[in-house]
Amino acid sequence: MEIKSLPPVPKTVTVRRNPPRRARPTPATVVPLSAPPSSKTSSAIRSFPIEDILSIDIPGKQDVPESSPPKEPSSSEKLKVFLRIKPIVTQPKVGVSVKNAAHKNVWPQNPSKKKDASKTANVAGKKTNEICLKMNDSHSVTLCPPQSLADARRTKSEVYEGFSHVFCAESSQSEVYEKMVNPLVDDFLKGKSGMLAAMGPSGSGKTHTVFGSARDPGMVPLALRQIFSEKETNGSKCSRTFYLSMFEIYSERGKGEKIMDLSEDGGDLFMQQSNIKAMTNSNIQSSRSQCIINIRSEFENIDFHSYFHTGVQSCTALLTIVDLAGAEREKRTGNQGARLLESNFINNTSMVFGLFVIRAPKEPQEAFSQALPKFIEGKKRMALILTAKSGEEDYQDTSYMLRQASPFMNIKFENVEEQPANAFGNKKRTQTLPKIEQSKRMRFNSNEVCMNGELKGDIFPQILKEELTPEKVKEVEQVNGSVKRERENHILLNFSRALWNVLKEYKNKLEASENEVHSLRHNLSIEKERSCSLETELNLIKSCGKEKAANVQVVKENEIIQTSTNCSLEVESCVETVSTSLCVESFQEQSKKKDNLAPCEYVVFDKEDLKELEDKDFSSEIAGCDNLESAINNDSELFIQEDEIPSFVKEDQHQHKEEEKADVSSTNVVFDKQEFKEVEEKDVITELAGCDGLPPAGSESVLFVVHEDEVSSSPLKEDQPKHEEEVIDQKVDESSTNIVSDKLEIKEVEEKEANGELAGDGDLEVSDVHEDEVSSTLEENQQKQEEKEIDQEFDVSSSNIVSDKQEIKEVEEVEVNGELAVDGELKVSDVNEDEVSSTFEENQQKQEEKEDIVNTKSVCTEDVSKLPVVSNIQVSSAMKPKRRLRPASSVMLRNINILDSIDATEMPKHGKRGEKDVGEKRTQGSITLMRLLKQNLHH
Ligand SMILES: Nc1ncnc2c1ncn2[C@@H]1O[C@H](COP(=O)(O)OP(=O)(O)OP(=O)(O)O)[C@@H](O)[C@H]1O
Repeated sequence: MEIKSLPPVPKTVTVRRNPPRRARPTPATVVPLSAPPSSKTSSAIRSFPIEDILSIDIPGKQDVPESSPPKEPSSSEKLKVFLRIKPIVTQPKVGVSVKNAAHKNVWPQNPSKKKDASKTANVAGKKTNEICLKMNDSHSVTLCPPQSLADARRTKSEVYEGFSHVFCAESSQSEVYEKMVNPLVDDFLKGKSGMLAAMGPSGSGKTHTVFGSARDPGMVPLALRQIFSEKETNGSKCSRTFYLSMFEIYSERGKGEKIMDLSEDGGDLFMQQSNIKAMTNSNIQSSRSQCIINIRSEFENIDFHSYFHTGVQSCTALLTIVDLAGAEREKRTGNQGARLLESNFINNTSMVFGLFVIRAPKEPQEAFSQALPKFIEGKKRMALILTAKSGEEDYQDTSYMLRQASPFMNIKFENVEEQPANAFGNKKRTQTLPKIEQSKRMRFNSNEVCMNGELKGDIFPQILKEELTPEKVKEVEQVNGSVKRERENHILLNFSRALWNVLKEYKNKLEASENEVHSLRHNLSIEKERSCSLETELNLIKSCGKEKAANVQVVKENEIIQTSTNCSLEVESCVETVSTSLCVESFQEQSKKKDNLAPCEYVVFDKEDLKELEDKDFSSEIAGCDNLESAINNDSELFIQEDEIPSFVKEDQHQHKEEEKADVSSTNVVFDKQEFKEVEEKDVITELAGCDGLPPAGSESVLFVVHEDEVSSSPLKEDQPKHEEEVIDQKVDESSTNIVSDKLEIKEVEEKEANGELAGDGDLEVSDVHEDEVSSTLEENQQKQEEKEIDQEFDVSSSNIVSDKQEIKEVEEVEVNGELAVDGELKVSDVNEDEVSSTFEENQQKQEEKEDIVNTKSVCTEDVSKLPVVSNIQVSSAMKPKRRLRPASSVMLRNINILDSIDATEMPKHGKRGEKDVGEKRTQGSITLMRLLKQNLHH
């Protein structure tokens, strides 16, 4: 096997060709650093992604023709990341190194200098106090911050692991080659492409690793040596051709990257004598460019016609070695002006390289994408060598580099191109490649061709250039046309795909809107149904409300009706209820406004009622009343139409009314002036402080009203039972008095006596009561009658009393009750028979007292006779305080007569309130009085 025209290695000159000067933004300004736009449906529909259309990579599956053979099973392979730690060296002084550096070339470096540097490495290492990067094992390192930094920023040590291999500072070039590059070269010789890229801070040893020196050759010389030695030892007769190309991409005064073809025979290339090497504070020999070396192998018997038809160099293997410009920190390098721009370029390019590894190439990185198409597409094996400095002062650079590169260790190549071990006798790779990959390759190649031959000397095989005939050129043009069409198809396909995605987003949004409309309609129909049912219910309630309203009207008209005491109370109670619960007037006004609608009740709920409603969870049933909640909160009255009231509320109202009735008849206590005085004496003014009805001291008011709950804790309550008894007795007294005082009745009595109706009482002397003696006036009659009674009582001898002990007791009790009614504390049992005096003085005194009492009674009777009569007064402790209060005008007063002639023990017990009880009591009282009168008359 012969080696074809291997170009001589340039020694001290750099060959540079004028690249087309077209304005191009720097990578930093065009590379989107953010995450690629997601195709997921978002809430907001994004704008049309025209940029994405032009850059979206089309999945290969859809582009594979149906007739294509099945795709070869792909194998995934991790990106191999190696780490090489540079020996610690003492940095030479800048002034001296600038002078020396002016005479240094880019590549190869001065072996003697390298050697010196190597020699001094270990020595220098001893001088350094601290080492920031320590090797744990062959796959991990620990980055330790310098003590000063650890103290200041509390920076902790970091462990980086997962490296394919970590080369220590003492590792040799051959050791690195064996572990890292040898496998790639082996694959390359078997027809598999591969790439090695060196990354690291400036001065960390990238160039040393990639190129090395003559005495300590790096990866490229060692790879070439192996390749050519392989060729020599290979017994195969197959002819191979190897092509070596070298690109250097650098930034010229910050205008953008340029591509240099370093080949010797590059037609219109001109020689540039200047050294593109630069010098920074970090590295006196810093190579300020990205350098790419391609080694391509081809087999001699390849059918070049098929090559043109496919447009793919799949029959070749490509080994690429990249020496990236060193990333560096501007602060450390001290770069300014053009150097700073250059530094930015380098850093950005290194970063872009990292992005290339992760993502598909973008248009702005055309230089890289053209130079490293397969690797960028993730189709080729790739290894990354990180070079690091381990000195204390290199901590920041090393840390930055490790952090930037550590994610690369997780990268997997899903579709690693499997090149047949032997191209001969196997199916050509080009036939099995996906069409899209072919098109990309075609694009890449066509670009090369379209550059007016500028790059053809490098890209196309030498044999192709020699055999390039007009037919071939025509064929190439056809290929170009097809490539162009392919590209257009590609763009159209992406466009339609993006359009499809946008339409899909709109469709999703439309569906969501339709669902929302549907649910709204559904809710609307439900509400309509509910409204109909409520309307029906409302009509029903209205019809019922008319009847109730009529009843209310009757109640209002009956305010003046007082046919009987009980009836009066009932009416009063009703009026009271109406005044608090029914607003008849407002209703009438409103009903007039509402076109003379049928009258209905307006029910006022106080807060208690509203709370009850709330407790019973009836808010839904009176949902029509929007003011309910606000009324509750504001503690205000709420007017609800009667037809809005649920039935249970009506029941409550009915019960409420009943309570009101009972309340009216039982809770009001009337005190006369005398009792008020007693109250004053008992010094309970303070206890009655809350009673608004209490007249001020010295007031002429005779009567006032104290509510039962206002006297509940006062001494008045103790008097309450007595009052009740007195009231009842008063009723009896009244009836009995009427019997006596009424002239007509007296006559009737006399007549009855005369007719012998009282024959049973043989002792009764009718002549004792003559018609003449009956006063024409009620007062006189009554007074006379009473005086007569008293006289009769005093005329009774003690023997008579003794003869009938029971009657004596009755009389005594009557006496005591009459005399000591005011005191009220004296009990009947306290009065002995002996105490009933039989002497005249005592009787006289009693007589005087009786007269006083009778006079007082008459006065009281006069005062209260004009007032309405209360039939019953009873205290009920179960009444609600709020509803017991009644206006004084609605309370009927009654004279409380001092009972002086009726035995209290004869009185009926207090039964329930009502007409029946009153009637019974009255009857009983009358009977008792009659019996006593008979007895007195008899005596
Ligand atoms: N492993 C090593 N053993 C001995 N010397 C080394 C080693 N690595 C680097 N050096 C020396 O360190 C100096 C800087 O190395 P080199 O130029 O390769 O760094 P670099 O990473 O390429 O810098 P830049 O990115 O700025 O070009 C050189 O003189 C080189 O000989």
